[in-house]
Amino acid sequence: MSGYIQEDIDPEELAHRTELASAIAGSVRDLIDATVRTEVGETDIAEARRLIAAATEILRKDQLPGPFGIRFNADGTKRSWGNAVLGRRNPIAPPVDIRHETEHSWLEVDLGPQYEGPAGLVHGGVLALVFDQLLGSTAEFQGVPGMTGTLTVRYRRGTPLGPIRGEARVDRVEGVKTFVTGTISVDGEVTAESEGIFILPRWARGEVPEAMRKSVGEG
Ligand SMILES: CCCCC/C=C\C/C=C\C/C=C\C/C=C\CCCC(=O)SCCNC(=O)CCNC(=O)[C@H](O)C(C)(C)COP(=O)(O)OP(=O)(O)OC[C@H]1O[C@@H](n2cnc3c(N)ncnc32)[C@H](O)[C@@H]1OP(=O)(O)O
Repeated sequence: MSGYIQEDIDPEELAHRTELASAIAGSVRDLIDATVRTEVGETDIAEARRLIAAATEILRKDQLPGPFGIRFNADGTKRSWGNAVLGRRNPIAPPVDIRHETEHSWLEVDLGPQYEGPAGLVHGGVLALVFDQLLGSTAEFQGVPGMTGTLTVRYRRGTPLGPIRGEARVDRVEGVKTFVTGTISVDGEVTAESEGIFILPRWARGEVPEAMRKSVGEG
């Protein structure tokens, strides 16, 4: 399976690289927020663009040939730094930290102005994105991972931009299909609910190592 990469990086070196990844992604997130909300004029825009182009050129000095993929390290940790929801080095990702308890998984994240849909509210597609990852990761953590086959979302009321909480649990497992349900709430009030059917694809059946089943998309 291309894109799933096995590595052996010294844990101390890995911690250092993780710090750097979070730092650069954090800076670019700040830039995104500043861009969405800027009111400066033409001269400042031109100057900012010049500086951004210079920064881009520095980052382009050494690039991966393609996407980051999912990397498993010899120490048992894994990295999906390009993931659109969790990715440590992806400024598009909020990024979300998903916590796993015995029976359920949850997350808390602050969704800023770059995730706006209706005025002042989180874009529905962004909520679906968060659900997809939260429900998929929940299935993985329970040892019954899969690709998203079907994801349904019921938007009960608008979700204001700002802090949200997501929760999910595995409802049932039927053969290769894992049914997961979840909610997103704000100040204790549910604004959206979701059900996902995660299917262990044909190519993975019977050959997914136990250790990988709980860790395909985290990190
Ligand atoms: C180291 C390797 C580890 C491999 C681990 C394996 C899986 C985990 C993979 C990824 C997880 C990774 C990371 C993150 C986790 C979550 C967040 C992100 C999730 C995503 O962002 S993921 C991208 C979007 N997602 C896709 O890109 C899927 C494209 N699609 C396909 O890859 C196939 O389409 C697939 C696999 C869905 C099915 O294909 P298939 O050939 O394996 O299925 P098959 O025909 O055998 O059906 C078996 C039973 O599922 C029923 N069934 C079939 N399709 C259904 C559907 N769509 N909805 C509801 N039920 C369905 C049948 O009716 C039958 O049901 P029954 O058994 O009752 O008859």
